[in-house]
Amino acid sequence: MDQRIGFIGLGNMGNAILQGILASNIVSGTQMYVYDPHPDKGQMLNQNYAINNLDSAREVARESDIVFVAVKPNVIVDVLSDIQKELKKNTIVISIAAGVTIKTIAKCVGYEQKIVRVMPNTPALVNAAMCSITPNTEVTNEELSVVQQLLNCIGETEVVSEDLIDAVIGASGSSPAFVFMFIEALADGAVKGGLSRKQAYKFAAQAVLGSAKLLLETGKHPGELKDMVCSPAGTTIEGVQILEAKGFRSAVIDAVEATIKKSQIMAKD
Ligand SMILES: NC(=O)C1=CN([C@@H]2O[C@H](COP(=O)(O)OP(=O)(O)OC[C@H]3O[C@@H](n4cnc5c(N)ncnc54)[C@H](O)[C@@H]3O)[C@@H](O)[C@H]2O)C=CC1
Ligand SMILES: O=C(O)[C@@H]1CCC=N1
Repeated sequence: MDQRIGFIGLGNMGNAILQGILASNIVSGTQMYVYDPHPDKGQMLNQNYAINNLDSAREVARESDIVFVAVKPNVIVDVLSDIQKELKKNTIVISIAAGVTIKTIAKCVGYEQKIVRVMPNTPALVNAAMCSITPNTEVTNEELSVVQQLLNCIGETEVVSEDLIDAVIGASGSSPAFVFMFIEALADGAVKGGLSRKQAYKFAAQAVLGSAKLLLETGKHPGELKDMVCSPAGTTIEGVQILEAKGFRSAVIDAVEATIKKSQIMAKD
């Protein structure tokens, strides 16, 4: 790939996406242009990969063919307005901000600019992200597949329409937090039963990883896979009954729904 790739913001997500792309070798460090006001972030990457660590977001925008804007939702409007004059006609602007619509982005960078909204998640840090991709009408199919190729470096991708991004945030953007709470709770229970804390995290996390892999690789219904674990008069069905009695599934659905609602509210601001 010969495009020059920019990153504005090198926090959790910007850093994870950039490192995943670099590790895949589809672009070299010299094709990367980055800026973060926190000086250590770019410098560290520069030492390891010889990327171009620039002094401002504007400079990154000027140099890039594709620019990831990976800053918090409350600063993205200012950043986009600041870089607008530096963008070329064909520069693709990628935003990963939750609750910031293509319309809001276009208001800052211009309605004819190529814009892609992406919703990743933190498993990007270990190349196991799930990213949704939503292009505006200015982006060609060829450009979309370039963006998809870049994001496939950090995990899986699906193209979705913009009205579904709030649901994606519930299902995969925010849900790692819920999954970590579940793992922590599984481990707490196991510690109560005598396992060491360290072993409890390993057993619990591997059970979650393996269950997700089993679902994805067999394509079986989660209910069928649950039934495979529940022996008649066995141990598992006892726990299943407690989770049902305590409203486990309903609590998870409510949590996802609350996440979706918040994302919708943010998009209206
Ligand atoms: N953390 C998560 O699980 C996910 C986050 N997102 C989205 O990703 C975006 C970034 O989130 P995180 O990486 O978690 O945040 P973060 O706080 O780790 O990173 C933000 C980075 O932006 C930098 N920054 C601040 N002002 C800047 C400016 N004017 N120009 C350039 N850089 C600037 C900060 O120094 C920081 O390194 C947010 O919009 C969030 O909605 C999306 C999906 C998942
Ligand atoms: O909580 C947040 O705002 C971000 C968006 C998706 C995950 N974390």
